[in-house]
Amino acid sequence: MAAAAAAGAFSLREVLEAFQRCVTEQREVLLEPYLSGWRGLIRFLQSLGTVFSFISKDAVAKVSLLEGHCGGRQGQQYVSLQSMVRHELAAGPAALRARSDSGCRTVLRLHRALRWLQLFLEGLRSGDSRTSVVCTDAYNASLAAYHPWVVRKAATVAFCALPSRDAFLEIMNVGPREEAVAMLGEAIPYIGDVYSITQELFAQHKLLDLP
Ligand SMILES: CCCCCCCC/C=C\CCCCCCCC(=O)N[C@@H](COP(=O)(O)O)[C@H](O)/C=C/CCCCCCCCCCCCC
Repeated sequence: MAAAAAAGAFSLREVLEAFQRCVTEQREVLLEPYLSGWRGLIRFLQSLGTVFSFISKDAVAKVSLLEGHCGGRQGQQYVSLQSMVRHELAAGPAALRARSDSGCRTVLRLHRALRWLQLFLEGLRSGDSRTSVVCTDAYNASLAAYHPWVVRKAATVAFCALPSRDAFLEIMNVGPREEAVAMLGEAIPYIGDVYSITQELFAQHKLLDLP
């Protein structure tokens, strides 16, 4: 697993472990493992070829912005999603809504994409061999509602270039196909947990529609 990371290869186990580390006993979501999970996913996306680079560039920009907050002067306020929300809301909801570089609006974009991931992995696990269909269905049920027509069009064209389910299970670097499917079953609840906690937090503070 560490060898896979050192070689820059994707390992679903690492992504799973990162999302597993995210949730504390107090049900807070830690930003450092959250971003580490995303970095692993982006590495995977980048390995799929240039047709996906407009997506990976956007994801990289969002992760970098959040890394900047975590490593910045106010870094201690960006330890968890809960502390980030408290900190950014302290200036008032209107000030937060006016910002285009806030951690909250950026996490919200990744949070919506996490729902796509959850649905996509569920589809992959269920055995449908047509990954582009699984991906399109997951996208239409999650992110698509927030994207303009041109992005939706480009995304659905790119999905046609996705590798087969078998190739996917292999690139996951988990071992035999059955183990890869079992690991999907293990990963989905952790990702779902991070998603639910974030959804509740953002709903509670009326942040689910940050522009
Ligand atoms: C074993 C299977 C593992 C699966 C691994 C999947 C790896 C996926 C990695 C990253 C997912 C991409 C995350 C994209 C975040 C998009 C955030 C977003 O919505 N951004 C839009 C809005 O941002 P603002 O303008 O408001 O700042 C932005 O307009 C988006 C632009 C790019 C297009 C986004 C399309 C998203 C499609 C998501 C599916 C990715 C398909 C990957 C296929 C494996």
